[in-house]
Amino acid sequence: MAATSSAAAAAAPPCRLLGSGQAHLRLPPAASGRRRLLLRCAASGGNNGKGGGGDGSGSGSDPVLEERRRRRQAELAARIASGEFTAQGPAWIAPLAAGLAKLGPPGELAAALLTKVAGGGGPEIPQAVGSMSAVTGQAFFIPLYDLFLAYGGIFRLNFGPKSFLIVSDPAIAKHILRDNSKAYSKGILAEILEFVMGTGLIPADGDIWRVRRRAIVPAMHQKYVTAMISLFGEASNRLCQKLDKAASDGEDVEMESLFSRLTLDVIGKAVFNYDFDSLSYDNGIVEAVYVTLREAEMRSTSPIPTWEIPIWKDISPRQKKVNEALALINKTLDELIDICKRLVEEEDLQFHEEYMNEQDPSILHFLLASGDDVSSKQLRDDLMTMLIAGHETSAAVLTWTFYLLSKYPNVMAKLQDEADTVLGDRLPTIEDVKKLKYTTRVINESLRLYPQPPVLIRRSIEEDMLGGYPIGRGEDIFISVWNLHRCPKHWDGADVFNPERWPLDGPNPNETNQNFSYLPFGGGPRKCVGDMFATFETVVATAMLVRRFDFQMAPGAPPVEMTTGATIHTTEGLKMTVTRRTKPPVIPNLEMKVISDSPGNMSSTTSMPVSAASIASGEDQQGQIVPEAFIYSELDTCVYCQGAEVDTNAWEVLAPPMTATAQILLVDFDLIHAQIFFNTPLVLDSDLRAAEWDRAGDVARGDWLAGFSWAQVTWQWISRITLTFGLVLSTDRPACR
Ligand code: HEM
Repeated sequence: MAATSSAAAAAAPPCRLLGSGQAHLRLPPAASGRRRLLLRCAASGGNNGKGGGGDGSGSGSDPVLEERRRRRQAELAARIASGEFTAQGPAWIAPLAAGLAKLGPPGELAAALLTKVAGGGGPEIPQAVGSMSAVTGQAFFIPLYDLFLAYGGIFRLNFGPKSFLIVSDPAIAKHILRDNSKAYSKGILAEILEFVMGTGLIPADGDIWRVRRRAIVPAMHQKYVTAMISLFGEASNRLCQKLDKAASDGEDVEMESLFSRLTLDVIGKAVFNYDFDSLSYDNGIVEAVYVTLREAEMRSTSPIPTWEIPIWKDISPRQKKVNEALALINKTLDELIDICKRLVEEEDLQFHEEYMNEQDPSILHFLLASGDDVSSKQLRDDLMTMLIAGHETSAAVLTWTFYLLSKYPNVMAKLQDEADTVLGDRLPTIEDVKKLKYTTRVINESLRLYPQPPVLIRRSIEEDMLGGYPIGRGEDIFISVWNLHRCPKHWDGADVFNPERWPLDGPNPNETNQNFSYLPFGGGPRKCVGDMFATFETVVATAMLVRRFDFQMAPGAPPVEMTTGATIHTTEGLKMTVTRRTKPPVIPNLEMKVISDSPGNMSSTTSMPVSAASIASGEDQQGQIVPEAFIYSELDTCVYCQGAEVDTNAWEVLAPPMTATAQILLVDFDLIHAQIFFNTPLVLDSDLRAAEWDRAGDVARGDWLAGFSWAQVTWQWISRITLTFGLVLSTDRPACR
């Protein structure tokens, strides 16, 4: 073990102490060439003796890995059974104390002290002691599970000079997190994160935390979260476009890094109205964020805290890079704060409970408008905290959800069914999200199997009783959410991914209604402030992706194993094959409701153009009948090649519904050439123009499109529409020639 002094040991983050042995360099999933240091988890499962990803699927896992994992598990179980980990305190203390007691009053005092130190005077917390080698070579929370099964809901883990209390009991977790939360601080976590989050909400304790929490929580009011739904939808749509290209090109995709980019784009806009646009390209600031994030992860897993060594920290190229990255982020945040301050000064809005600037609904804007009077440094710390808290967590949830879906095609099928029914082809609204009940259960269940983070860290700042055992001040505590969520006594089929365990019409599972056996967002006063945000974000992204694509593990993809960072990462990414879904044939339907501004005279009066946004929001269009569905038709013969094979199920129409603007997303076919035709009868008023196709570089009626494409049709002044959109496709250009 690397920690050499007690001070270093006290400051040492958990994994430095628990899992340093086989740290190795690896490339992150992002293709940027960044490197990060992570602990390897050679056992891919969650101690369940079943599936490769610890989800009970038992499918698709590598038999060699499985065997290795089983062997490691059996080895650990044998070592636990042999008593290797069991502290023998009272057994050897007793004869010694008896001998001392015979020496008269001073000896009696020494004996009493010895007995007390060894815990012989009262109930003693079960202890596990052992060598590092027993738990290295895997993500550190994995071996804690077997130790939990052997030693129970609270036990002490001793490594050399350092000891930790491992809590896996819901009642004790509730006591620490909720009932007596004042007796605990963030301890080691605050020390690890100080360099990046300063006194932001996650590491802060005491008064700073109280004041900042009171300022930040109101910013995430319902109207804000509702407004975020369209942000989630748009960002997910950008990801869909990227996947669509990959599907066209027949390229496999590394989903973990794409999810990381998706959630970075979302959180940048949501917290300080900054568009990282990391799904499109890597710029300096995106790179700086990743350098900083990886440093935080590295510090939590590094065997040697080099960043604390006086001269080394100044000359180390890595530290230099981190400092430069932090400087760039700070500069950017300062600029954003300044811009936002000016906007707030100029705006004419009254601040109230559900205050939100429509142009900039960000949390930063809310804080400044609320008159939050803090230093720029504190504001930066808070923004940075939320950036990190809301980025990696949501990305990890999506990564493991899609991993699970690839293992459970039946769940995927149900999910796709729901997305088709609820969303159709529209961007989700808040009402849709509420109806996406099964999708929500999938996220709930994914968070049960892969909680992010898998352990919560605390330090006792007062004496307390935990599970009937007295504990002193300064105890470092890990609440293993992983163990709580997989406790075999509490959960039927604890390791099985089973979204059906949560009834659709039941309450959303949380720590309160599950009595702290399930706490995906923590509990008590330090519960996540972004729980609703994150749930909606992951639900929207999941529904939008599965609606368009099927996801399978890519052939030859590396096995999906776990490593510990701030959240659970995969060791080598989540490489998937993405294919566009094909839909059942659409029966052409040429009936079309009429849009008119005069309900009594639908056929002849002229309607005003109707904004897509207002339609999407369900606004009443002054008596106009809002059409409910697109009308479309398709041909199954390629007029171009007269009979080549054509994929008739190969396209999809996207919301908003047919009013002023319709968007047609051409997907689901390996398009080599396709013709869009715009089929009359289209009855327009007087001599007004027919629909105009437009896209990046107009698409006109009869145009040939290549590859994936958006087409948008806009029409105006229409009193009656009967439209047929047709696509003539060919999947095989050579055959057509
Ligand atoms: C699925 C995604 C997310 C998960 C699983 C998650 C999980 C958690 C958990 C378990 C905690 C409690 C930590 C502890 O008690 O030590 C927490 C705290 C926190 N989370 Fe989240 N979170 C997620 C998304 C977000 C988002 C999107 C934001 C911000 C927009 C956010 C902001 C925070 C903050 C500021 C705290 C600290 C609260 C405090 O200490 O008062 N989280 N999160």
